[in-house]
Amino acid sequence: MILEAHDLGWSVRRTQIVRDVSLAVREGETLGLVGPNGSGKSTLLRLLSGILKPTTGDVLVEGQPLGHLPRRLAAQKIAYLEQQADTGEAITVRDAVELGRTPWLTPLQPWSAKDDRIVAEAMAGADLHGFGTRYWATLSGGEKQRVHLARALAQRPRILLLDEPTNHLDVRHQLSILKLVAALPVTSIVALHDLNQALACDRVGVMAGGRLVALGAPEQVLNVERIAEVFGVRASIVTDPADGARFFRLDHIE
Ligand SMILES: Nc1ncnc2c1ncn2[C@@H]1O[C@H](COP(=O)(O)OP(=O)(O)OP(=O)(O)O)[C@@H](O)[C@H]1O
Repeated sequence: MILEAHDLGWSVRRTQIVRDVSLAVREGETLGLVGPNGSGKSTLLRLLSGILKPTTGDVLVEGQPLGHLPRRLAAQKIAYLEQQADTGEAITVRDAVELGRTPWLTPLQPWSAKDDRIVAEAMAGADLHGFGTRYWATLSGGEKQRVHLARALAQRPRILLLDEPTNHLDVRHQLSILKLVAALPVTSIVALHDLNQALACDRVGVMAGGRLVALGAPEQVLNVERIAEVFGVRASIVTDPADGARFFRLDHIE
């Protein structure tokens, strides 16, 4: 297993925010994380990234405790795309994406043509042609989000942790970025609000009240009863007669 959490918990000022989360993620897998607002998805991703130190339990990366890995090595393995990352610095898009290479650079291994190529590929992956010299502060919300994704891709991690990577994106970019992430040869954990997007993941974890209340194949985990219980909405599965694709129709419970 490339990433494991054992009995993970985090509390702040005696309030338990995440409790008893255990999971194991296989190499190359895309795991969707869903749950209502405040259910602990972002906190769990921050624990898995090493930004937050668990109050209880452990995170293991390739069998090694994350807390024992030097920061640089951890940053070579894990990239984390935050939900509301911003910067006041007057940097260009290209500068921002180049930051993704930082964990790989040393005095003996300075910036090279390989880094240029990786940055160009990352920008192309996030559809940022022509944005290189634009200043970060002038970008729209969705453009900023694509720059964050490009920075994470330029990091060439083994594990990508993405917190609502599509929330500012137009429909075309939502589809293309999820397709890109699914096709990458990396392990991804993606917090999502769109249950139809979660259906396309290899497995889905459901958070509620700080706990991981279900983990498994999307159609088993996202059943009508659980959606009613966790989200308080009525779901029905609709099948597209054209190709048999299944998706959710969601409505209020009367
Ligand atoms: N540093 C903190 N201090 C106090 N409460 C916190 C802190 N961090 C998170 N919380 C609380 O913990 C709960 C879980 O937050 P978290 O951001 O992990 O939820 P989420 O599932 O990602 O929510 P959303 O879908 O709204 O993004 C929320 O009630 C939040 O207010």
